[in-house]
Amino acid sequence: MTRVMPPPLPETEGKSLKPHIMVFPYPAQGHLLPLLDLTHQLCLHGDIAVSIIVKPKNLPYLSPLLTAHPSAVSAVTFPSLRVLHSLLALKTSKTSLREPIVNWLSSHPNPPVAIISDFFLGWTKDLGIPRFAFFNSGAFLASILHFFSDKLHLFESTEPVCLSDLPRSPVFKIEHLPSLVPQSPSLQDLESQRDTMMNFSSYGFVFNSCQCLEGEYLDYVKLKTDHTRVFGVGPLSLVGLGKGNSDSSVDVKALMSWLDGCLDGSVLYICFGSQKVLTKDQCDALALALEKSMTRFVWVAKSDPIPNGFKDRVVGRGMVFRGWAPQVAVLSHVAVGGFLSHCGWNSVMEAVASGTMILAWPMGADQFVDARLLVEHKGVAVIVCEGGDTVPNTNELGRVVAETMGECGRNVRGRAKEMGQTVLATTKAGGISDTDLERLVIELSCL
Ligand SMILES: O=c1ccn([C@@H]2O[C@H](COP(=O)(O)OP(=O)(O)O[C@H]3O[C@H](CO)[C@@H](O)[C@H](O)[C@H]3O)[C@@H](O)[C@H]2O)c(=O)[nH]1
Repeated sequence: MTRVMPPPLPETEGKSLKPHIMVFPYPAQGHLLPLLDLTHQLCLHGDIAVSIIVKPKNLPYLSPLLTAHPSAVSAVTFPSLRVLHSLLALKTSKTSLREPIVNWLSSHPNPPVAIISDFFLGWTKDLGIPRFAFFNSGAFLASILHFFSDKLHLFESTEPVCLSDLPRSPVFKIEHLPSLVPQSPSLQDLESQRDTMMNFSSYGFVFNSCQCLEGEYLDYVKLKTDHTRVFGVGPLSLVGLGKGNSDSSVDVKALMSWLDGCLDGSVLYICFGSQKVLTKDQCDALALALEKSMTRFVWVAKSDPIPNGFKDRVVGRGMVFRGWAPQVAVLSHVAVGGFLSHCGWNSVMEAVASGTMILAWPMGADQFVDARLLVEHKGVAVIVCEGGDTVPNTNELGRVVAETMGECGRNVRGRAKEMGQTVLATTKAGGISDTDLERLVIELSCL
């Protein structure tokens, strides 16, 4: 084991030690950052010490947190973390990690009273201290995972599945179910199922979600776990640990000043998360659809193959942004009226918090579930395309984009704005997410 930072020192003799919490994020950006945001919130709300288990290569992500809370937060790393790079590797990581972590816990002068770990790390429930499973995704997803945790047999059919036990009894096509739902008795799927069971027998649950967005599913999780240690503390993106418009690169400045020159609500922001890269056919189709739509847009294209000449054809009306966009800042810019998104949960929470309507193109993972919540349950999004490999019909996509960004989208936009205001209020002092955060801090301090 290599300690990166010294452990939090016990306080002066006679004084009681701060409650010490261990935090273990799954080392992918979409998982790591929300859990760091949660840690920031916990430190703001309570006098606690936190040790974060982190891969050495992810240490730079901790800088804002370590700067904000130098005496409360420290980083810990273990050699066996270095070799872990895939989900499967991390899921089976208990063999190499369990022992060093247990030794670390027991030899600490102020041993952690609880661990908050990513829901991909179900096995951390067995480290001998109460474990809070952190879901950087929704309670609707968690409810679905719970529903399937003892129902592998449902996949013998190819018919759509009715989740009869859940609020609203949603029906899903098999191919739209979250990829984490075990779909066969294979070793990997059984492992996934075991992880889900470990999650649901954990001491508590923390969701980057909130009552006004997912109240019925947060309640469902409480019902199924038979306790109230279920905390909806989102949207965590609002705490802005370096996620605002702090990037002052030339490209980001150009992007923000281009937005400044656009009419309120006129721009469609397009970004498919941190990982997805579109194929050439998908890029060609999206580019043509955008041309036909005559809508203003910002398209965040990481390494996506944008067609030759496209930028020139849309100059003045559209912008292709290469690199990492300041998404939270862009979504809260008044010029942005819609967000073409794959519906990854972080993007969902950021859009909802900013009151921006979503044009949904769910592609995989939990994204069909997230889109269902937004489109059918909340009415703050419309579906414009479906599937990770789908090449959209350019006429159809161009028409839907133009209509939704125009008059036809007025109601959806209005509901998204209203939802944004409600969501914002939940994180203010006395709001329900803030109250849940307080409840969580009290729970941790009493362990
Ligand atoms: O140029 C960019 C691109 C992304 N982001 C941020 O990156 C995050 C992207 O997260 P998300 O929208 O959740 O997408 P993925 O990165 O695709 O997330 C994965 O992890 C999520 C959380 O578990 C799942 O919901 C998704 O389905 C899964 O694809 C968001 O905070 C964005 O603000 C930027 O700030 N700038």
